[in-house]
Amino acid sequence: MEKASGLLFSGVRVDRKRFAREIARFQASMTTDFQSKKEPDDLEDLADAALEALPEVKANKKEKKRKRKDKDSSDAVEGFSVFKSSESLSSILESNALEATSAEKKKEVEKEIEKASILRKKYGIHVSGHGVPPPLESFVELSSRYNCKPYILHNLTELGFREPTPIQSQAIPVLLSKRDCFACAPTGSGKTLAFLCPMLMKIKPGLKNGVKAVVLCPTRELAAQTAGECKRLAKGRKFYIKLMTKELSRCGDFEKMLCDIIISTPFRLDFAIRKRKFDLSRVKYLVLDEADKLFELGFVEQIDSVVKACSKTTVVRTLFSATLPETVEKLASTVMVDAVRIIIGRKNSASEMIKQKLVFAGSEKGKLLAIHQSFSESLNPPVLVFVQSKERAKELYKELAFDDIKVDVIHADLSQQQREDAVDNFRSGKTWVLIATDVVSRGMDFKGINCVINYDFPESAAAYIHRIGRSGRAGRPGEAVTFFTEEDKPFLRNIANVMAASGCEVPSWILTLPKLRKRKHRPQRDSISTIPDDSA
Ligand SMILES: Nc1ncnc2c1ncn2[C@@H]1O[C@H](COP(=O)(O)OP(=O)(O)OP(=O)(O)O)[C@@H](O)[C@H]1O
Repeated sequence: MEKASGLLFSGVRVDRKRFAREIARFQASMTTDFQSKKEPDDLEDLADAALEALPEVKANKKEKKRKRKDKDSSDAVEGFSVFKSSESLSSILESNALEATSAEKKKEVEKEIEKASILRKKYGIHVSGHGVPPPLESFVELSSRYNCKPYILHNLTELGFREPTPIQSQAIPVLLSKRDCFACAPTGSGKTLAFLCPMLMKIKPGLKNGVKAVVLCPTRELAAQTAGECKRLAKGRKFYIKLMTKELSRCGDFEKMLCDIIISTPFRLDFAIRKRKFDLSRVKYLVLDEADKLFELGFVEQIDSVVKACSKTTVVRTLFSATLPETVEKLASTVMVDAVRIIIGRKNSASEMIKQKLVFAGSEKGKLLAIHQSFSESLNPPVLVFVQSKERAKELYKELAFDDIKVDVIHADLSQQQREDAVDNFRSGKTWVLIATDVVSRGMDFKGINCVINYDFPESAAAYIHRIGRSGRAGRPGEAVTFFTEEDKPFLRNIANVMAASGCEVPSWILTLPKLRKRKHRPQRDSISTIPDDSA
């Protein structure tokens, strides 16, 4: 992470090449005035001091100040330490009360704050950061409070969304007030709409003057799904919503392309920025969906490039995920300006709609027997089966393809078309059982998955939360079964903690297992096969 924090979000971004002359001038003429303020340690310090003096940097600082000034009434949850500027409910109340010119006005403010508090309590919404706008009670308030265009309300009704979910209720007003935001809410709780809705409300469609919003997703499947959802919500308006495909990133004529919103994986967008000069300097909204995944090593440089390219000083940056580790929050908070933090329910927890079960299968052979037996006894499709690698996905597919069930497989070795077909067939019910690697473990919204089977034990608690979160979505019940072997036993405690926190029964011996330092668990496993092993 240290490497990442050095690279990412190093605050104000200035093209050092472009300003090389200015930097050199400052380096050469280190004035006494300069020295008296601070003795620079090295050339890097000198260069930074020089950069501070540049107009671009000053403008950015001014903008940050402006954002901070933009205060409102709110209540704040005690105990979160990330935001130094957090104010307590009583202090906000106090300052509002002071400003109130009459006793009536004071009463009104108090009433509003109390109402927001009651709503937050009801929905399990925890916020920190100052001046957090009150949550929405209903989608109708989008019109009464924010002048939302009727087409969005119409589309929400068409999509069958009658009331906002808790994350939508709080995140939509926060983003509409142009505040940076960290949001952590359970899987399947409607985070996608929570960032798409304010984006569409704030962007004017089809103005032909460049990209206005960027959504980054860790996989192309999720990017495609999000683009689809965005188009459904924007129906009736001439928004140019583009999915960054391989072809577009390599051959797109970005100067001529009409695009209001671009949805992409970091790799494709970074490629388009670096190789094809894709201009993101007018972007107003930058969303990092599944943010903790995006901050994992491998993506960091690409994210950095996108963040730099979205260079407008007023850009609103938001992070969404069902799991947001502190390391990610800390890293991101170095660039977020006066951000609001929203947590729904308990942070980093599984959806309470999922019945979770651990099954001891002894060995790899035991797992294969257990899945055969489970399917022959009761198969309640659609079922999603997770394994730890593409090799193992292929092996399990070979074993199950001969049974009398409609089974398919998805992993990174397949072509884009094959991956799309696998998703479509599973969605349409042509496939009953989909064997998958973690390529579809995050964000994918397969309607009505009855059961998730972790054939291979997940590599971390976060991976577990996302995998099982493919079921139990949008208030529907789901089931998750996790096989474990002797080899997985030392890692059981992490998963068991998640299970216990969401109200599932866990054998007490698991909870007393020693805590492990090593976070990721990807053991070398015996291959999946019913053919007897010669060496045995
Ligand atoms: N207000 C609403 N009322 C009813 N259903 C909704 C509402 N908002 C979203 N949904 C539906 O809930 C499901 C889950 O939404 P979404 O995919 O946005 O969840 P998520 O929180 O992003 O999950 P994940 O963490 O897995 O990415 C989708 O099928 C979506 O259409």
